[in-house]
Amino acid sequence: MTTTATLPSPTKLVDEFMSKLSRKDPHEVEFHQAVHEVVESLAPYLMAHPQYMKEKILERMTEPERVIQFRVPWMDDRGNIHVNRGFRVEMNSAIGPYKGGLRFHPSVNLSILKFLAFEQTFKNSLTDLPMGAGKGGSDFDPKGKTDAEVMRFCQSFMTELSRHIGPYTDVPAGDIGVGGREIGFLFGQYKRLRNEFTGTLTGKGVEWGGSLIRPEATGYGNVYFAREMLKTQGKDFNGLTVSISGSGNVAQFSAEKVIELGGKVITFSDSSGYIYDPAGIDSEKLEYIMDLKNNRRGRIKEYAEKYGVKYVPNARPWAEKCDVALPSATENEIDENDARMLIENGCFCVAEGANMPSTTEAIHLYLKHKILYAPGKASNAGGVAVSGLEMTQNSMRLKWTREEVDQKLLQIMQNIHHTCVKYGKQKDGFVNYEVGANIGGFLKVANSMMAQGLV
Ligand SMILES: NC(=O)C1=CN([C@@H]2O[C@H](COP(=O)(O)OP(=O)(O)OC[C@H]3O[C@@H](n4cnc5c(N)ncnc54)[C@H](O)[C@@H]3O)[C@@H](O)[C@H]2O)C=CC1
Ligand SMILES: O=C(O)CCC(=O)C(=O)O
Repeated sequence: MTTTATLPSPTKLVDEFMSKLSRKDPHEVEFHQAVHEVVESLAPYLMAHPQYMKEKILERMTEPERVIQFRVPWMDDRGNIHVNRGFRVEMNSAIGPYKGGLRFHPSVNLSILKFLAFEQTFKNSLTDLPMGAGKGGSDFDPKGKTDAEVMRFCQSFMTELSRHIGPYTDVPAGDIGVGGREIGFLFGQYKRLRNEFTGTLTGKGVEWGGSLIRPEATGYGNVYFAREMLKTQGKDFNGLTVSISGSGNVAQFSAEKVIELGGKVITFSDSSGYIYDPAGIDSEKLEYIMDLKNNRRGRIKEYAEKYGVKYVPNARPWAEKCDVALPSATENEIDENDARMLIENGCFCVAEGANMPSTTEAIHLYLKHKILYAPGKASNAGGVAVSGLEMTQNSMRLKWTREEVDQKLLQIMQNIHHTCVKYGKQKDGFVNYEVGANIGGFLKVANSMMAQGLV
C-alpha cells in the first residue's frame, strides 16, 4: 500500500508507472505517449493528494473496461472480398455511457484507439456533460472507394458493433474518415438490426435526429477556446495570420470561424502535402475546398492549381510564418523541429484541433517558451460536447435552433477555459493549459470511480 511516507518523487512516480505500463504492451507507443503526457503533468498533484494513488486510479484509468475486436468482411464493386479489422475500446464509464468517435484509416490499430479513448476520458469530463469515454474504428481506407463500397463496409461493421452499443451503453460518432455519409450508413444498419430509432449514434443528419452545429462544433469550439486564450493577453483574431493543417471537418470549420472573426488563414494540407496562400483563404476559396474535399473527394493540390499558389508535396505547413497554429489533421504532426520553427517565426498560440498533434518534445518547447498552448483534450472538446447536446435533444425529442446550440457550445468552451486556468495557473501568472486540462478532467472521473467502489 502506498502511504505518504513511501511516496516517490514525481519523476520516479512517472518512470515507475510508465515502465510498468510499457512492459504490458510494449508496442503500443501512441497509447504510452498519451498516458505519459498525462502522468507527467499530474504527478505533482497526485503526490499532494495520495488518496488517488492508494486507490490505484491511474492504473484503473489506463486499463480499458472492455475492448471489442472483430472481423469486418465486405465485397467491392467488382465482387472481390476484403477483410478488415474492427474495434471498439470502451475505456471508462464512470460519468456516463461510453462516448467517442469511430476512425476509418489504414493506420488504425489498438494502440491508436487506446490513446484516443484515453484522451476522450479527460475531454468528455471537461465538457461537464454526463459522457464516459470510448473510441473505435477500423483499418479500412475509405479513400478511392465508391459510395456503394463504403455502404457495404459500414453495414458489415455495424452488424457486429450493434451488439455492443446503445443509447445508455455506448454512443459512437465520427472521427477521421467517418463523416455524415458514413454515419448515415451506420445508423441505417443499426436501426434495421435493432428495430429502434434512438440517439445511439451522434453526428446524424439534421433531418433524422442530428443536431444543428455538430458538423461545425469541433472547429468552432477550437477557435472559441483559442479566442479565450488570446483574450488573456488582450488580443483577438482580428488581423492575425493563422496556419491550419488538414482539410477535413475540423480544419474547414476552424477556418470558417477564423475568417468570420477577421483572421487570415494561409494554409491547408492533406496527407500528400500543403498549400500556402499568402493572400488568405477567404469564404469563397473555403467553399471551393469544402466542395473539393466533401463532394469531389479530391486532393488539396488542386487548390494550388486553381488559385496559382504554392503547393509543397510531402510536407507540413509549419515552416510558414504565422501568429496562431491550429493543427487539425492527425497525431504527431508537429515534432520538435516544427515547434521550433513555429516559435522562431513568431507563432505565439497553438490550439490543437486534432488529437495529440504535438509530440512530447514539441509540447516541452511550447511550455519552455511560455506560448499559449491548448492541448486537444481541452480545445477540441466542442465536437463531443455538441454530440452530448445531440443526445440530450434526442432524449427530449426536441430540436434546438442553430443559435441555441452555438451559444451552449460557446459557454462550454468558456467553462473549459475557466477550468484550465483554475488548475493550471502558475505562481508567475503563466497558465499551463496542459496541467489545467489534465487535473480538471481527471478529478471528476477519479472521484466518481472512488464513489462507485472497486470497479
Ligand atoms: N470530427 C470531430 O468531431 C473531431 C475530430 N478530432 C480530431 O481532429 C482531427 C481531424 O479529424 P476530422 O477533421 O474529423 O477528420 P477528416 O477525416 O474530416 O479529416 C482529416 C484530415 O486530416 C488529413 N490527414 C489524415 N492523415 C494525415 C496524415 N497522416 N498527414 C497529413 N494529413 C492527414 C486528411 O487529409 C484530412 O484532411 C483528428 O485528429 C481527429 O481525431 C477531434 C475532436 C473531434
Ligand atoms: O462526437 C463524439 O462523440 C466524438 C468526437 C471525437 O471522437 C473526439 O472528440 O475525438
